[in-house]
Amino acid sequence: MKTLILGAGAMASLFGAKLTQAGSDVTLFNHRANEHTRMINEKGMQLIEREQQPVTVKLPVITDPAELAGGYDLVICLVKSFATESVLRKIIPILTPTTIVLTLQNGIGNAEVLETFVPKELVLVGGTVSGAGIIEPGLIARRGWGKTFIGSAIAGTNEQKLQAIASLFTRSGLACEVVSDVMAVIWSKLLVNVTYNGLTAVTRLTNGDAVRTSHGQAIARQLIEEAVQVANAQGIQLLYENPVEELIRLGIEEIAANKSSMLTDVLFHRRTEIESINGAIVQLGKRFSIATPYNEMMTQLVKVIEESYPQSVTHI
Ligand SMILES: NC(=O)C1=CN([C@@H]2O[C@H](COP(=O)(O)OP(=O)(O)OC[C@H]3O[C@@H](n4cnc5c(N)ncnc54)[C@H](OP(=O)(O)O)[C@@H]3O)[C@@H](O)[C@H]2O)C=CC1
Ligand SMILES: CC(C)(CO)C(=O)C(=O)O
Repeated sequence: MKTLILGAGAMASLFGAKLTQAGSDVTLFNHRANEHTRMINEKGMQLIEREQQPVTVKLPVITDPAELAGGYDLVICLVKSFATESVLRKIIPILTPTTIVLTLQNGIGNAEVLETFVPKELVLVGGTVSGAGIIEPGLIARRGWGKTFIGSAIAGTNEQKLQAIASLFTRSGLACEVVSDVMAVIWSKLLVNVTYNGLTAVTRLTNGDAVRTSHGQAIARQLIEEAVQVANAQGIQLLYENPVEELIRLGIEEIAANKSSMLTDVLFHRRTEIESINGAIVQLGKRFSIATPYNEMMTQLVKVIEESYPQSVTHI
C-alpha cells in the first residue's frame, strides 16, 4: 500500500518507521525542512523501542509538494489539528479519486476538516493510544503501545480497505482494530486526551505521574466525569464500561511513561491542541447546558501558558 504521511513529527515518524520496517512504501510530507527532516533524509530515522538500542529506518521526507510522486493509496494525517487545513491545501492536487485519507489526530473536528477537501466516502477516522516523542533531530522514541482503532466516516463503507489497513498496521507492530462506530472511537480517544494532555502540560509530569498523586487523580476524575456527561448528552457510546476507572488505569499502566503531546508542545513553546480537546468539552457543554468547570479551568490554564512563553520564569 503506497502511503503518504502528513507531518514529520513524533507520531508521523513512528508510523512512518514502523510501516517502512514492515516493507511498506512510505513517504513523509512536512510543510518545511527542519533539523529532524534533514537528519532523516541524510542518515535515516533512528527509532528506540522499549529501551533497546536505536534501529535505523530509511524513508524519505518531502517538503516541496511538487516533488511528491502521487499515486498514493493511503494518506495518513498526523499533523496537529490546527494544521490540517494548511497541509491538505498543499497535497490536494496529488490525490486520486481512490486515495483514502485517514486521520489519526487527537481532538474532535478533524474528520470534518478533511471532508471539506476530500469526498466523505474516502475519509477514514481513527484514534491511537500509541505514543511517541522526538528525543533529538532524527531520533524518536516509542512511548505508548495502546491500540489504534479505525473506521469509516460513512458507516458500513470501505470495509475491505479498512481491513487491509488494520492488517498492515498490526503486521507493522501497531495493533489495530476496525470499528463500525467512529464517534465511539473519536470520543473514547478524546477522553484519554481530556484526562491527560492538559493536566500533564500544566504539571509537567508524565501521564502516570500526573495521576499517581491523589490531587492529580482527583482533577483527572472530574475532567472525565464532565466529558462523559457531554458524550452521553450526544448519545455517544463510549468504548469503556467504567470510563473513570479505565482511563486512570490506562494512564498508570499503558501510557504511564509517555510525555504527552501537549506537554511536549509546552516544553517546546509551541501552540497546543487544547481548543480541540478540553476546550471542545467546554463548548459542547455550553450547547447541552452541562457545567464543565474543570475542563474550563484546564483550558484557561493551558492558554495562559501558551500565551506567555516569552515571560515564563525559568530561574530564581
Ligand atoms: N505524540 C503522541 O504521543 C501522540 C500524538 N497524537 C496526535 O497526533 C498528531 C500529531 O502529533 P505529534 O506527532 O505529537 O506532533 P508533532 O508536533 O511532533 O508533529 C507535528 C507535525 O506537524 C507539522 N506542522 C506543524 N505546524 C504545521 C502547519 N502549520 N502546517 C503543516 N504542518 C505543520 C510539524 O512540522 P514542524 O515541526 O516543522 O513545524 C510536525 O511535522 C496530533 O493530533 C496529536 O495530538 C496522538 C497520539 C499520541
Ligand atoms: C499518548 C497519548 C495517548 C497520551 O499521552 C496521546 O494521545 C498524546 O500524548 O497526545
